[in-house]
Amino acid sequence: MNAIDITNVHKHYGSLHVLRGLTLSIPKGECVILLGANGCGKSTLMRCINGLAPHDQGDIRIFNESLSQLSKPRLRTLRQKVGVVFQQFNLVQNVSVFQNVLYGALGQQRLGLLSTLSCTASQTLRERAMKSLDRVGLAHKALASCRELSGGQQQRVAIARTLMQDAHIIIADEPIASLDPKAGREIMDLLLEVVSERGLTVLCTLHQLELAQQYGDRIVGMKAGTVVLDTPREAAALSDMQALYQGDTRVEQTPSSSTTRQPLKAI
Ligand SMILES: Nc1ncnc2c1ncn2[C@@H]1O[C@H](COP(=O)(O)OP(=O)(O)OP(=O)(O)O)[C@@H](O)[C@H]1O
Repeated sequence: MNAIDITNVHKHYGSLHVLRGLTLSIPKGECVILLGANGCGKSTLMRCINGLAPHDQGDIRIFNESLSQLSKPRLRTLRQKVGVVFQQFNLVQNVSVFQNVLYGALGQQRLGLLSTLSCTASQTLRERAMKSLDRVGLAHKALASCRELSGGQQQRVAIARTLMQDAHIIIADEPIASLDPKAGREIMDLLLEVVSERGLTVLCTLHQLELAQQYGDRIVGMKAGTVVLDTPREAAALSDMQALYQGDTRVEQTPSSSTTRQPLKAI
């Protein structure tokens, strides 16, 4: 079964046509590295997949459920299956590491904010949070405040939070962009380890071509809002990947085709 099916998806921000008939399927358990120059629409695609930004046209299916046809409660449940790891970690800085991991359970079985505050969280939740932290090698930092951690450690907390969330898909938007090369590789190693232990599906953007070849099962390249490269890792040619960063790469540089947006009908 495919974890993600994206068919002919369009997304506009006002007059800016960002996703332009994008089609991509990702089988369950596959790790796809998404490449493309700044501004080509990668983050927008990720936001559409996890329901943060609704797409305008086309279809996005998560485990064969179409996002645009779901009721709000069902959409919430489905979004719980999609864990997100950001470049800037997106942790709550003034609470503990442990608390941040507990937040991963928000939304599970209608758990509200109160039941995920450490003072009221159930023993089971607390144990799961500690296990998740242990898995990323940070059990000893459970009571530290996030702002005391290095970038690499903060990204480990973000990964522990997705484990707590029991996500089936991980969307990682430049997860190592703010880390040094060694810490970046450590995070990619950890991410890929937990993903293969649990059979998770990954869509991860990177800007380092050699890491894309090392970590992806498959490499997908975007240019100006569409997929222009889709290849298994073994067949990925460096020149094809480099070409993604040449010419008109950003959506602003490329006028959208008149066939992609239906004009409003005159009444
Ligand atoms: N919320 C928004 N409102 C308006 N325009 C947006 C919004 N988010 C992104 N854009 C625009 O959409 C285009 C694509 O942005 P997006 O962030 O998806 O690209 P990207 O490929 O992820 O770039 P980067 O590698 O720099 O993160 C850009 O021109 C950007 O300015």
